[in-house]
Amino acid sequence: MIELEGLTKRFGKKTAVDHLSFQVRPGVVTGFLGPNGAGKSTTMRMVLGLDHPTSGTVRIDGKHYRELDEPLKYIGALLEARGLHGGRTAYNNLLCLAQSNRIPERRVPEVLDLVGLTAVARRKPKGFSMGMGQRLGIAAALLGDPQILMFDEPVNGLDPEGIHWIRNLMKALAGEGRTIFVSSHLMSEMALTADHLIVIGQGKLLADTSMADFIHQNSRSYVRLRSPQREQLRDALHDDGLTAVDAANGTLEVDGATTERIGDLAARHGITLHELSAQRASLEEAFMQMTAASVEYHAHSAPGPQWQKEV
Ligand SMILES: Nc1ncnc2c1ncn2[C@@H]1O[C@H](COP(=O)(O)OP(=O)(O)OP(=O)(O)O)[C@@H](O)[C@H]1O
Repeated sequence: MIELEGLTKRFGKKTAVDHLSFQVRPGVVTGFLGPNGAGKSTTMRMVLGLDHPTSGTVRIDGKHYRELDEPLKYIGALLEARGLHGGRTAYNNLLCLAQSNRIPERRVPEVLDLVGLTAVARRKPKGFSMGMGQRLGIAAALLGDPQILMFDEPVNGLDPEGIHWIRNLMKALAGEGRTIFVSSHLMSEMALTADHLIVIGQGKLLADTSMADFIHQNSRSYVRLRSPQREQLRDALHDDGLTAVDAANGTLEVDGATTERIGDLAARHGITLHELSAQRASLEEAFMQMTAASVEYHAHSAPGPQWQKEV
């Protein structure tokens, strides 16, 4: 388990992490979500003792990172800036790490196999593709067979096959009872991977919730309607106790009714429908609303979230 208590990090006047308190529990994938610059990487670096907190504490199974004996056996991490040696072979990179943590050499071919890099074990990572580099970083994280794994934006720059592979790996590791903590700035990615969600914005905790609850609370279901007899339709819906709200391109949106009920209602009134469709608001929209006030850099004319439906 990872436990944060009032964790704070200031860089000069900038508060990157602001009194964060939460726990990351074993047996599930916990997603760590926040817009760019929210403080995810800084938090993860503090978990690993790479950045020193201004105040507050972070503990790994009750201990500070520096108190862990052979830390790779407790916690493995893939951070954005990988600390691998480009001039050493993939095998030797892992071997050096293993030796400095008293991990037996047989573990090196095991993890290379696990991440699918056996064929390139004797090649140097400076010639690796981004996906191969990520796999090697994950192999390093898995070397000590740790119970806790932390991945900072692991799907960044990966192709669909690589993304699929990482998602399944994280789920399998959580299924073995390990603690998996993974950051992303994409809600859609988290919706497919995480069981639990921690959302931050400008270093502050915005949500600590199960993924199921987040989806339940934030994915609004509604029916979209388009009709040449728009006002007649609005009146008929109103008489039936339903409220139609004006939406983009002359459509109406109705909450709390099925497409069957509305289709039947329109037929009874002889109203022509050009569109009758069940819709679900995207989780990405919910996330954007939640973090809107804390986004560091806004585009001047961001397109509306209309094109991001169906997450
Ligand atoms: N070493 C540093 N010195 C000064 N400011 C820093 C330093 N590291 C991070 N920051 C600032 O702290 C804030 C949080 O950065 P951090 O990298 O932790 O965010 P993040 O959520 O990981 O973002 P991203 O998704 O873009 O990686 C940002 O405003 C960043 O500019």
